[in-house]
Amino acid sequence: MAMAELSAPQKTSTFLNSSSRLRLSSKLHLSNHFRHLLLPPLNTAPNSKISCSVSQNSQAPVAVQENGLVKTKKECYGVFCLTYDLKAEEQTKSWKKLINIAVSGAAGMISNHLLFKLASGAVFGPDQPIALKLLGSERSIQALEGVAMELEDSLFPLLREVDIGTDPYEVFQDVEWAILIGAKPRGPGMERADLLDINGQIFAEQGKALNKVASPDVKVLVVGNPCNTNALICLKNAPNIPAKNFHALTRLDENRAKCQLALKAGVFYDKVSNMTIWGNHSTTQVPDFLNARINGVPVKEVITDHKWLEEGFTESVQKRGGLLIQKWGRSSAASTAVSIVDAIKSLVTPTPEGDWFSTGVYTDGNPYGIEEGLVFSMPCRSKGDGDYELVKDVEIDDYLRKRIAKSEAELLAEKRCVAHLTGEGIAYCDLGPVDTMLPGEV
Ligand SMILES: NC(=O)C1=CN([C@@H]2O[C@H](COP(=O)(O)OP(=O)(O)OC[C@H]3O[C@@H](n4cnc5c(N)ncnc54)[C@H](OP(=O)(O)O)[C@@H]3O)[C@@H](O)[C@H]2O)C=CC1
Ligand SMILES: O=C([O-])CC(=O)C(=O)O
Repeated sequence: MAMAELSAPQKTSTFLNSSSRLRLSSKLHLSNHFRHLLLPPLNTAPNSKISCSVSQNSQAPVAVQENGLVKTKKECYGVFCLTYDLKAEEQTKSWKKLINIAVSGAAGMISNHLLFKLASGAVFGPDQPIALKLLGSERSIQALEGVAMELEDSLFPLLREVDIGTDPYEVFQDVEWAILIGAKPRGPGMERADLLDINGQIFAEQGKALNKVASPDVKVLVVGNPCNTNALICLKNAPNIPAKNFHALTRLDENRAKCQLALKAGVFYDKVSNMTIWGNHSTTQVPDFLNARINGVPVKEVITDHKWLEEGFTESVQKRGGLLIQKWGRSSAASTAVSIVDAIKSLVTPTPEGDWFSTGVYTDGNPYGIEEGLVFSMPCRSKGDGDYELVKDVEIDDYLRKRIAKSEAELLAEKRCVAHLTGEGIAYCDLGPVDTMLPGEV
């Protein structure tokens, strides 16, 4: 390995915010087998110069030694090692303050689509620089390096930092957004109670870590299944973070429902609005055709085949994930990533007048009589500040009420199964004979 000093390419200087010296670094949480790779500290670069440590193998993590101590927060390789001190302020001063975004399961299928959308500006906007904090495990650390290399090679101007680690207490430090995707997939023959327990433990641990080190107003989107109950476990383990800040991803279900309605009505899917998914991200979820609209007209007036709405449509949305697994041999990854983008954009941009979106949120104070203390998908609106409010005047008829009650009962049963993880006593798991928990399971 050698130290090199290079002239900064002109192109680079145009996108770097230089109001203060900026260090782009991919900080790799060192697992023990990397700890022998030590380098002298990085040079301080003069203006318009880049000082970088160049590794023979650009994939190899690099540790920096300071006063004889390994500083694990300063490891870097490749482009994220570069230290810039550039005078291009006038070109970048309209950029917003950098935000830190954590993604767990970052070497998995969904992340592989999502990270590149985040880094491109498609989620938080073209003037929002971001730092990505990628959480993996010992089994995925090599793959995470591969992810970081691909992020490097994509030359995203807005991507200012990539941080890789296996310890949520390090990776979640100061994050303003946490997208929790990593979870054990349910294998053949695995009891639902076992999955709730295994994944619940992951989310209990991550909730504690967020509580301790994340920004106090961090927004958390739980994707890993069973996402509603995982989100509940996470928030119960993070008492310092407002419960309102936790979401379970049901936007994929909303998007699937819009697609099915558009198909049936023979319209493009942007004509479908006011689509609520009520309840659990499972086959008990309730896609609400009563309040949805097509071209501003109630769906039931446009699609007069009400039997199809109650049976064919509802079932197709509930079971879409499972069908996709049959075709693909794996669960939805690209469309899930797109729906994560949609879910976050719905919180950071004002909701169009009269419309709403669905997200799984904490039920305390809800106007629909849904039991408190659950994470339940409901219609929400946002002013675009990252926060949301429940839409309060959505009509619920007998058909919807019965089905919403079924999804509520399922979530209450899941909640009893994880009482040991939410601080609510001894778990009692009776999930009933019908397997409804994950739409995608095979
Ligand atoms: N809410 C929704 O709409 C949807 C949710 N999902 C859910 O998202 C999650 C991730 O899906 P996807 O990215 O396709 O899955 P992958 O299998 O590609 O990735 C999952 C990641 O989870 C991590 N993981 C954490 N704990 C374990 C464990 N005990 N055993 C195995 N892996 C573990 C692994 O990363 P590492 O080793 O780094 O920890 C792995 O990379 C799943 O729970 C899936 O059911 C999927 C589609 C839609
Ligand atoms: O169970 C899964 O992994 C897939 C899933 O949630 C979905 O497609 O909705």
